Amino acid sequence: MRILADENIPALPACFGGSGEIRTLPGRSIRQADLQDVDVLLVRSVTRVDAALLEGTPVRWVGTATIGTDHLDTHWLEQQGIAWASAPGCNAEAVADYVLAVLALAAVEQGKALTDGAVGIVGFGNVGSRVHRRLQALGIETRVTDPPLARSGVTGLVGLDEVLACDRIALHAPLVRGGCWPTEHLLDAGGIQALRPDQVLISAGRGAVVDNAALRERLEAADGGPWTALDVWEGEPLVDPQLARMVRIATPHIAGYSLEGKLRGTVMLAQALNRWLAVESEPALEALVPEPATLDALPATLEEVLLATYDPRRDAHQLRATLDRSRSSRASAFDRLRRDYPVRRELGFHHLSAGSDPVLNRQLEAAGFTLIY
Ligand SMILES: NC(=O)C1=CN([C@@H]2O[C@H](COP(=O)(O)OP(=O)(O)OC[C@H]3O[C@@H](n4cnc5c(N)ncnc54)[C@H](O)[C@@H]3O)[C@@H](O)[C@H]2O)C=CC1
Ligand SMILES: O=C(O)C(=O)[C@H](O)COP(=O)(O)O
Repeated sequence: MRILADENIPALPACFGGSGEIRTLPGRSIRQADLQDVDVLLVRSVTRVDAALLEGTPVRWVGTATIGTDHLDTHWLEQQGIAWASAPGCNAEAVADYVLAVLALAAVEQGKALTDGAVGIVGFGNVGSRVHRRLQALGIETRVTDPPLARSGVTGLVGLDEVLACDRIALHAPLVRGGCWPTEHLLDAGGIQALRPDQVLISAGRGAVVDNAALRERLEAADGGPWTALDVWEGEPLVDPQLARMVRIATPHIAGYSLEGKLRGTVMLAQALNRWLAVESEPALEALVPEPATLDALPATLEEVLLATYDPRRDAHQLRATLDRSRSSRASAFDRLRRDYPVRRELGFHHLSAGSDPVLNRQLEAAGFTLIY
């Protein structure tokens, strides 16, 4: 079998070496002409997979090593009888880690504790439910909106307005254009104008869920608008440099970029392809993941431990350093920061020696760390 894969998918030989011959290309440059002798296409979020790419090619199976599927024309794939798979939840823990780190930073900068104030969550899927679980375990009040789940009978959910009134808001909805519950500009000009300067806004779903122009206008107001962290942007890889300068944390779509999240994505695709081929071999994450990470010394507070593990200011600093460049140079820098992203371990793959403070120990476990007693 002939496999073409995005060069940013890790562990390809380990997971797909037994299935066939693997060739790689940068995801954004995969073209129809590259697929003339390809049976299996493996992509990430930056390759649009539709009729324009696949028509007239022998591709019969498409896998995306991502949670989001808005870059696949799944309707067309199904009409054509082309099988496809994604990796639901593969990097959801990483996004939850990112959210906790950003909440910790916002709390420190606002002179509060991470546990102070309610958090509103938009989207209660793999990501939103993990964020919710950890916040609940930390004793933080949460409100969640998810109209499709509410319609299917899930209880305890609230409306978007109630979520947008919370002290802190985390957006984890997929990008859905059309249908009963579209999410494009779900956070629209009206919702953005109503945000208060004491609020925190985190967007880590898809860029177009937030009206970026309206957000920029809000942040330009005299009160400075909410404390904002954007990981995803309208028009990636070309971000609005003004907006990126105005938000407190601007990161290049890396919330899900843990080592484990990326490897899990590849493993899940290999398992899906094997199922499709009716092959029994099961690649396992455990075989690919290195020893757990540790911290040399345990800082005194939950916020400090979270920021010692992952500090979003580093990623924001690197993106900010690209913003004065030309358009094309900024776009390629965005992709390069993602391609060359350093190893980031998930909190659950951090094994920390428990300290003498039982309250902190409990908080660290609630946040997702593994504690060794
Ligand atoms: N920044 C990053 O690095 C990453 C971003 N993502 C993005 O996050 C999105 C969510 O991921 P998962 O939770 O794993 O997806 P999921 O598919 O498990 O859950 C999405 C949830 O959003 C809900 N939803 C749909 N329309 C909604 C609306 N109008 N309002 C509120 N909720 C709505 C769905 O009912 C579902 O429960 C992905 O689709 C992807 O676009 C995912 C991973 C990494
Ligand atoms: O899984 C998703 O959905 C994401 O947003 C991924 O973090 C996107 O990563 P890339 O596929 O763009 O490398």
